[in-house]
Amino acid sequence: MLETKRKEKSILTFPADREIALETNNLQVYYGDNHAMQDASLQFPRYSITALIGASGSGKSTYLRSLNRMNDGIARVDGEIMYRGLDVNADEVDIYQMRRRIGMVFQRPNPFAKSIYNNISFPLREMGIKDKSKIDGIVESSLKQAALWDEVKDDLKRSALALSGGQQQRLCIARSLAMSPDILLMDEPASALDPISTHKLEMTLNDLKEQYTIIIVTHSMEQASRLSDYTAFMHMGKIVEFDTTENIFTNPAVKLTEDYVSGNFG
Ligand SMILES: Nc1ncnc2c1ncn2[C@@H]1O[C@H](COP(=O)(O)OP(=O)(O)OP(=O)(O)O)[C@@H](O)[C@H]1O
Repeated sequence: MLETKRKEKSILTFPADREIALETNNLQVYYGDNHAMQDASLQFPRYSITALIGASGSGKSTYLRSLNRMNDGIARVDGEIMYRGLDVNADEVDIYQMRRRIGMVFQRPNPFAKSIYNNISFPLREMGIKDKSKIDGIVESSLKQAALWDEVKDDLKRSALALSGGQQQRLCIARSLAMSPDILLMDEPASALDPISTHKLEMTLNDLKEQYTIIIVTHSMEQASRLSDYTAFMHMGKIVEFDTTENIFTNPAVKLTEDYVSGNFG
């Protein structure tokens, strides 16, 4: 019943010109006997922000982390994760290369204990880029894209650890962007930030969706409704509903979604 509804809605949700950046088909994630994610099938439209919402323990991080195989060695993952015609889960996939295309920003900023410049240049050198002017160009462009350049350009040698939490998070975004990803996965990236830094981060993400596909886990309903184009609501390891954010928040198809977004849950 739900499936049929969703298929009908998906025709409305995805205009023919909206390309799909990533999709999962019947994704299952098991932590031992705990079947933490069940039959997750979703398509993420390119150049848009999709929010994953749901109560604590509903499986949002589990699902997100599976998308670039952060659950390898932690959980068993079955089903397909299709990216550019390739199953991300296939044995032959080079995980490090794949993660350059499908990058991740974590809940707490995790800069290296290095200078601002070296936070970005170090991974580039590891990738084999040696040309200093090329590296300088990437450092500048990724810091600009992450809306941090103006705040740090005069002292790139400063330790990243001396930046504020919000600046550190934007530096981590810049570090991901320097890898030229297609997709950015974000697990509650604003949860450790104050309201002003959160606002800056949201403005940054809003600009980034012109060039990247962003999938973000958030506990904040306000953030999901402000920021995202699409929203998936999860409950007890299942995707209950996926639609435009507007529909999820104003006209959800499923009662459970309505209860959750209106705060009448539990
Ligand atoms: N590393 C792990 N090992 C074992 N079980 C885990 C692990 N991570 C998550 N789980 C289990 O998987 C289920 C989903 O957890 P998950 O963290 O994905 O939910 P969530 O919706 O992201 O929650 P939260 O909003 O609290 O972060 C829970 O039952 C949790 O206990």
